[in-house]
Amino acid sequence: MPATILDGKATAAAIRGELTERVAALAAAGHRPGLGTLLVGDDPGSRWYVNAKHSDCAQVGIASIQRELPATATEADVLAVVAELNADPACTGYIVQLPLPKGIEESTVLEAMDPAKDADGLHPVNLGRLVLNVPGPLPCTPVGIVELLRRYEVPIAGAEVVVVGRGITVGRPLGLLLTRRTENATVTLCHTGTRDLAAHVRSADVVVAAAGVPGLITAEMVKRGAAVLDVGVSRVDGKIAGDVALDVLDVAGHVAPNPGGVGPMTRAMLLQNVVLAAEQAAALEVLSA
Ligand SMILES: Nc1nc2c(c(=O)[nH]1)N[C@@H](CN(C=O)c1ccc(C(=O)N[C@@H](CCC(=O)O)C(=O)O)cc1)CN2
Repeated sequence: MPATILDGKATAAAIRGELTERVAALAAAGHRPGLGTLLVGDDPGSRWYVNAKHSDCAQVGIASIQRELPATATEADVLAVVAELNADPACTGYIVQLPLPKGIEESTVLEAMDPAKDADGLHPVNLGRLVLNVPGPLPCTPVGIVELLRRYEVPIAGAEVVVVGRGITVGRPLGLLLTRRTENATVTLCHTGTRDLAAHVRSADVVVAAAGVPGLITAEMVKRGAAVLDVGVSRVDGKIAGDVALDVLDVAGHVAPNPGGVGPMTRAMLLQNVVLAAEQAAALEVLSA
């Protein structure tokens, strides 16, 4: 039997429907959440992601604050926009689209953000909260992966999960998220330098491929019935090429394709972080009135 598709597009649409109701409730109480984005440079993929994030906002009723800088911008230019977004009361939360052009230090920019407005959960304070397992905004792709597995009732507790890729937007925080007591998975964090990657992958109930190497995970590496989520993004001849080869569909129990799997969930979780931050701010206002 071919694998069940973990349909991130449909799941994200359902989540946007749920968020629309929460945004309407906030509006009725006089609050309008606003998402800010900062795009630096002219990478077409990044531009697509940012535009998609704003069209999602329009759909659920979140206000959009869109800032752009050219590829020639200096780190000081970027930090000036970050300071502006930190100070803007209409901006509930914001993101700096990654990667940034060469010469601009990502960690310097992320650290300059107000952690209370960090809609990506990538500020060191919020990543620290994830390590400490205390509440805070969670990184969008990892939490999107967990949400997608949950909604398709793919067991997480007790599962052996192999994550391939150690970047800050996916692999590293996903390991932290899945090993919390509430998720209770056992995680092996692999990367392209892992000795005998195939042996690790073959042992997994859930495989998350986020290495950015087209076709890295093939059918003979996958345990029959495993869930395989393709998060790798490369462009081959202008088209998205994921990390997971097509023949995996014949072996896996569930597959999150790329495109159409985790990407739309990343966007839905971003909106969720913004709505949650607005709800928390509104609750604080009531308490202090
Ligand atoms: N500040 C951030 N930068 C980046 C993040 C992030 O979470 N925060 N993650 C990725 C890119 N990303 C979010 O920004 C992202 C990736 C994919 C998608 C998506 O919807 N993809 C579609 C297809 C898109 C296409 O056709 O090109 C899909 O998978 O179906 C949204 C957001 C790196 N940067």
